[in-house]
Amino acid sequence: MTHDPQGATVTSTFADPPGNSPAAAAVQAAVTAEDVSKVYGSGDAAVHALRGVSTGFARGAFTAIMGPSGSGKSTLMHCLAGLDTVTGGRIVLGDAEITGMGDRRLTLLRRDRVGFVFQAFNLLPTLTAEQNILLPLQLAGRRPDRAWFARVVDALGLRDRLGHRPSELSGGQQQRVACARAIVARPEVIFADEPTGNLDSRAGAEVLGFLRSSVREMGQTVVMVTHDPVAASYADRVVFLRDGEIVTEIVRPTPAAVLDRLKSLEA
Ligand SMILES: Nc1ncnc2c1ncn2[C@@H]1O[C@H](COP(=O)(O)OP(=O)(O)OP(=O)(O)O)[C@@H](O)[C@H]1O
Repeated sequence: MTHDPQGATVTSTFADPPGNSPAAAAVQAAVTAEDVSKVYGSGDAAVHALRGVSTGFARGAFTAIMGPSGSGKSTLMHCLAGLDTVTGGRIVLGDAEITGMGDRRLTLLRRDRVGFVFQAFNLLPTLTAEQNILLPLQLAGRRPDRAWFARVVDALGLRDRLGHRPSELSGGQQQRVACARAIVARPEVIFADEPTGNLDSRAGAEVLGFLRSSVREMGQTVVMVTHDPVAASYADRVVFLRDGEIVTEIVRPTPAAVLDRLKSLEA
């Protein structure tokens, strides 16, 4: 892949790019945040984790969320994925406004339309790799598409590991199982929270390469929180948070451009 060494900077939000109507942008976005705020606690103890975040995450694109520690990355991802509630504003996932949904509908939406990859893998220890991968479909009472399952397993190099339990797999293999589990139901969005945080650079590169190819070759949408400029450089676009606001973004990021931008935010 070739990179512009500086990356390309865009200052407008993706939800409303120049020349596109908001309606057209909304159609292209897999998930959209509109003026989202999140306050933890109240009174003197109130923490404003998000302050009016508006952005869209394009369908079929790989977007990374970066920013200094405490800038609101995890909070934003949790709100986008319906894992946490917002204090103000709206989140729209596909055609559904998730803000204001009750717990039961949110649980179903997460099960049916969202895939997750966490830093800690979160596999069930008593199940084999194959059983872990198929668990979300099983819980949803859906029949696996065997051709799709085979394609995902082969893309992740897991064919000869399907009968192994997590304790019999390396960290990289476990995270690849978690990636397969996230994509097997063809969710509208995969949310990845520091997916390479527990991996060495080679295993991390395999996971990131898969996430990128899931976007390029399988049409997936991926939103990833990361601290790592190299991980972020696999994305099509990086949005940067500071103090709960999106302050800048880079399209076609390089590790050097991401690092420079992070340094300027932390200065
Ligand atoms: N459950 C909570 N209760 C109170 N404050 C919280 C809670 N969760 C997060 N915060 C605060 O909200 C702010 C944003 O936190 P968040 O975890 O989203 O940041 P982050 O950018 O993901 O940080 P890091 O890179 O360190 O993981 C921080 O000031 C944090 O202390």
